[in-house]
Amino acid sequence: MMPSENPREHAVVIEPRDEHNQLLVARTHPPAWKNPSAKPVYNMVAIGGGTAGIIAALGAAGLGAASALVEKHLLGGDCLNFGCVPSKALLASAQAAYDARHTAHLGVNLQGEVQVDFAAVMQRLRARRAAISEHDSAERFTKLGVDVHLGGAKFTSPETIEVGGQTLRFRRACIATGGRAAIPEIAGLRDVGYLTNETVFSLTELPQRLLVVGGGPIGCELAQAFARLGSRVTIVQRPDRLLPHDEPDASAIVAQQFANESIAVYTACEVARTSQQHGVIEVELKFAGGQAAGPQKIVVDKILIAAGRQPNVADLGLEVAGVKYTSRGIEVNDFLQTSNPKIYASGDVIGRQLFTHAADAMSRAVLQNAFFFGSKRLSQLVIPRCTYTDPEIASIGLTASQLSEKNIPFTSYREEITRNDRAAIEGDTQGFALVHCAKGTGKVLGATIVARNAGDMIGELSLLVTQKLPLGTLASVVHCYPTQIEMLKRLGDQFNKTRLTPSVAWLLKSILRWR
Ligand SMILES: Cc1cc2nc3c(=O)[nH]c(=O)nc-3n(C[C@H](O)[C@H](O)[C@H](O)COP(=O)(O)OP(=O)(O)OC[C@H]3O[C@@H](n4cnc5c(N)ncnc54)[C@H](O)[C@@H]3O)c2cc1C
Ligand SMILES: NC(=O)c1ccc[n+]([C@@H]2O[C@H](COP(=O)([O-])OP(=O)(O)OC[C@H]3O[C@@H](n4cnc5c(N)ncnc54)[C@H](O)[C@@H]3O)[C@@H](O)[C@H]2O)c1
Repeated sequence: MMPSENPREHAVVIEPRDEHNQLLVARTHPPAWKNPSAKPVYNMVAIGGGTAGIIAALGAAGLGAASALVEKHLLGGDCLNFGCVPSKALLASAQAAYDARHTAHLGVNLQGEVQVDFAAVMQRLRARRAAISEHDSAERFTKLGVDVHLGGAKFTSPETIEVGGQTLRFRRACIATGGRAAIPEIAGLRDVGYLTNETVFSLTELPQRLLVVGGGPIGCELAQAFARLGSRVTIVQRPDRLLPHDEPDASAIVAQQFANESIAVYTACEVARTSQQHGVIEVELKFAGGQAAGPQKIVVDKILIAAGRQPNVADLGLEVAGVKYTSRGIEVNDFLQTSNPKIYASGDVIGRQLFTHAADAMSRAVLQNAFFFGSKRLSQLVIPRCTYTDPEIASIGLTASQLSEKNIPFTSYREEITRNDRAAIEGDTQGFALVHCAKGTGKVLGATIVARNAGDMIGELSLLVTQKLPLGTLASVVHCYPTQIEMLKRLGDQFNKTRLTPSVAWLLKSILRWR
């Protein structure tokens, strides 16, 4: 079949249509793009141009294989366009606004109120995103040997895909179509309208009152950012605490910080219905057990839905390809193979660890398993996590309650941030580092760090877990003074002290008597 003759049939528009968004689209979905003629057969076709698909396609091309990448919207996927990159750009401005308001404890007094120019904040976000988009451009991938096909992909058989009027035959394929915001059933929601991660970064005016539905990572990061930029923010969270997958002490610190920043948080709560009243949105709240632990009604200007994700599995022809899936995502075995052994799946679409670095790691495993008789197992990937609230919560492995549920015996080691010199110098008072080790050993089963730069610090524990090194190893690593990461060295010391059994102590004493 011929390549798509009408290059503009899949033109994409991102609002506002300024120079930055035009550059973004020009790189990640060029309006005049003409798909290449399909090769007779591809060694790898990656469906979805987010992190998972990019790594699969680029990795295959790097090995000299015939490789294609299919994307229906913007190359770069959620991370570049509607996720990590714009959210962290927003967080950077929000942090600056917060820091500027909190200088007095450092003896620095700024005159007057801190002014946030929201339009400028969003323009900066768009400019940063457009600058980074160079890495994810159709042009770059083509230069690196990948055939970039823009358009929606659909399986037409267990070994063919149709895109832009062409058939791509493959020996191996990787489904990497990601996910999107799950929209809860709330009466009146569609009528009053709502934002998701796909539209919130297109705002040009600050919502004066913002309701965030969902208190997971997306809800917490964006709620704090908007509050710091000047919105009055309310979070409605169905579970009884924010960030329920994290250690309770970690989410309690974030909840306390949110309270300090006047963010209203209603837990064990849902939105019953919404309606438009005189140009504003009236929101009726429903508390678990019918007990009103907050107001029955609130009034807001915008609603942001951050209530979880759902995988993009519709309209892919998965049945024709023999690929099984559920509402949670595409089913894969431990080698990331679907029920069609020629087809792998990676990233958010499998519904496991919804992180960019996880998508990257999964696709590297796919490459190894698809081309090198590999045996890289999904269950063996060590994936750290970080929620970029202030303070950040970073973690790895299992929490205390997850270990208890699995009946795994463990010992915990904990270091408070208040004992850390750097934190004391800078005035950081909320945080800790907590490590759970298999009982009687230094094997790290899980860890959580709450600190300003916890996301950077967790890397050291990731290294321990990946290399199967005991916690005590950290005691022998010299860390710079004063740094917050010294908390981890102290945890190593704590662990080593537990090895000082009475008989070892007696032996030491005896040696010292003669030295
Ligand atoms: C607001 C927000 C903030 C986030 N922040 C972070 C963070 O700080 N750190 C982090 O690690 N993770 C973060 N994430 C998660 C991260 O964005 C995702 O885990 C990551 O993007 C997953 O990559 P992926 O390739 O699996 O999917 P995606 O990035 O979603 O890419 C899938 C692509 O497939 C395309 N597609 C879908 N169907 C088809 C089809 N039929 N044909 C062709 N193409 C198709 C889509 O258009 C999309 O471009 C954040 C997410 C959100 C929403
Ligand atoms: N820093 C990061 O790495 C980062 C940042 C953002 C997102 N992400 C990824 O994206 C994923 C999705 O994030 P998320 O925050 O949307 O999802 P989530 O599932 O982690 O959190 C959503 C929360 O909303 C609650 N909820 C669901 N329906 C509700 C309703 N009707 N009313 C009130 N509360 C409701 C859920 O119980 C849950 O606690 C995360 O799990 C994470 O993997 C990562």
